[in-house]
Amino acid sequence: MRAAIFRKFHFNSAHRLHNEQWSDEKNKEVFGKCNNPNYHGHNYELIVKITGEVNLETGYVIDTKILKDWVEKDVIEQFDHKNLNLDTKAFSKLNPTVEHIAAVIYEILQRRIETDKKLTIILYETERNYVEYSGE
Ligand SMILES: Nc1nc2c(c(=O)[nH]1)N=C([C@H](O)[C@H](O)COP(=O)(O)OP(=O)(O)OP(=O)(O)O)CN2
Ligand SMILES: [Zn+2]
Repeated sequence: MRAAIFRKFHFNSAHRLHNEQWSDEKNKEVFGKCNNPNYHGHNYELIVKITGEVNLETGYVIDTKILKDWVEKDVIEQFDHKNLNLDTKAFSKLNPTVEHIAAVIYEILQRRIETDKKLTIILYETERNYVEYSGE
């Protein structure tokens, strides 16, 4: 039997969308208010989805307690209450769009997940803007 198990997390971060290769005018035109030089914040809602076989003995795809500890240690501690552009290595050169943040989180967690399981990251930047990323 296969199943997908989901666990939700939450972090708050500041960011600025900006492409260093472009002029200030072009950045303002493309990214609008998200290019504000003084940054702005979001309440990110992170959903980690793991798909795989349900273990016959435990009834688990993965123990959510173990998953929670990994995500809190490797992701939440790194990003919560941080300025993504200024405080994190991951986004010192990479534009912190919700697509890129999801991909970075995927790469961090993928190292922990056994190869017979599939990891999917769903990340809400606002109540209406969200992304899904599965490493493809
Ligand atoms: N493809 C993407 N588009 C946008 C991203 C992104 O990461 N990927 N990010 C932004 C801004 O950072 C921000 O998320 C947008 O905020 P806002 O437009 O205020 O979003 P709302 O859902 O609150 O907008 P409403 O107009 O109130 O519905 C922009 N685009
Ligand atoms: Zn934003």
